Amino acid sequence: MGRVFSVSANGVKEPKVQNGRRRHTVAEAEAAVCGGAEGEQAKSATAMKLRESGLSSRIPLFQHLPQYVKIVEVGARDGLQNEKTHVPTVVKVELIERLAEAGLPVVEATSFVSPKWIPQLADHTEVLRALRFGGDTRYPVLTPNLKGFERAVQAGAKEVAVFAAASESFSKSNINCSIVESLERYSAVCRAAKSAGIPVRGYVSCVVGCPIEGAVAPEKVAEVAEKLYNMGCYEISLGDTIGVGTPGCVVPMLEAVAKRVPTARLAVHFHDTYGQALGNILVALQMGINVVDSSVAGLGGCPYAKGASGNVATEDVVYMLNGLGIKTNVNIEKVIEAAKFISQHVGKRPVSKVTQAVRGSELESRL
Ligand SMILES: CC(C)(COP(=O)([O-])OP(=O)([O-])OC[C@H]1O[C@@H](n2cnc3c(N)ncnc32)[C@H](O)[C@@H]1OP(=O)([O-])[O-])[C@@H](O)C(=O)NCCC(=O)NCCSC(=O)C[C@@](C)(O)CC(=O)[O-]
Repeated sequence: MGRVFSVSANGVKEPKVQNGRRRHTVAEAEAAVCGGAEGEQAKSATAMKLRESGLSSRIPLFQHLPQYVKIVEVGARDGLQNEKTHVPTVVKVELIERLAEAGLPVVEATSFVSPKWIPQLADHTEVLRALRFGGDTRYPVLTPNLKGFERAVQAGAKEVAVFAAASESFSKSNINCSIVESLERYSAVCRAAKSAGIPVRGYVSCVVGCPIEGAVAPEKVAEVAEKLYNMGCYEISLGDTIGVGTPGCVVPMLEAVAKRVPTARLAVHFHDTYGQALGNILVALQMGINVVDSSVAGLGGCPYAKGASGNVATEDVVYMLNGLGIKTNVNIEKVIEAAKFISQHVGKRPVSKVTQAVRGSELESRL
């Protein structure tokens, strides 16, 4: 598509109206807010604009933002695990490869859980075996117990994740055991992983709210996070599993956890049920966290959390981070292509605002 922006009187680029319709690409949308530059140029122009404007010294928000954010892509696992439409193994593998090509440093590939509980991921071994390891992208997999860990290692896993909850009822419905029992299982996984030289990531679900119990106390989240950290998890991802959090409850929760686990070891994992995920990510970044989980096309939900909608969309997160001049090394155009690819296969429109905006303008341009 050709350049379709015009410059308005105040110097801001605006989409040109063609045949009565507005057309734009993401690069052009980004360029529109940073004086014409596109791509990498646009990102450094944004960072420079922030410095020159003095915003970073005047507004506390901009004082503490990281220069780089690691995005952990969870679409192929958290995104697909809840999809009713069966997704063939080749499609999963192509999705994961597209996401790796987009520059995502971590693409969670699948789960070695019971196929009776999560039928969509029953092909975990085939998916993992089809992946080409050795590039810049890591492909961790979820393991709920030693059995899952051993199967994952046999299939070639080089990194695993364990998943506990801060809510007793959710733990029961998700993995059929109490929090204490789950931590015993994960401790065994961590010991086995240590002797195999395999890094383990730890999740805590329901960090602000539980679909069964309601509000969750920050202290409980901190307690579970600390236990996972002490048993050897290198990073603790804090999950708002049902997407009910706002900065009003996310900040106290993060403060409580940060007293027990170093901030540099924390990640955030927001579902976007109430449209609060980007706001929550922004406050987390401001508090020193620089690892964010997200899911291409905003796929996702949790089969054991009724009403949980998709994870925050990767392309929406990258768009915001680009706008803040924060590096991710992720190619947003390629993420959008991956979003369109997987959305076609699950028969849904991508819920991400960015992909909808781009898709909308493409459709309009064909009319
Ligand atoms: C944990 C279990 C396995 C317990 O399941 P269970 O039924 O209590 O297990 P069990 O030990 O009684 O065994 C029952 C059967 O499962 C088998 N089994 C036992 N373990 C495995 C295994 N690893 N892989 C394959 N099979 C397994 C085992 O061999 C046995 O087979 P059978 O004798 O009946 O033929 C089950 O509850 C399960 O798989 N749960 C996973 C549920 C799940 O994946 N939920 C979604 C995760 S998303 C999440 O938690 C949130 C997160 C991380 O995304 C963050 C956020 O969004 O906030």
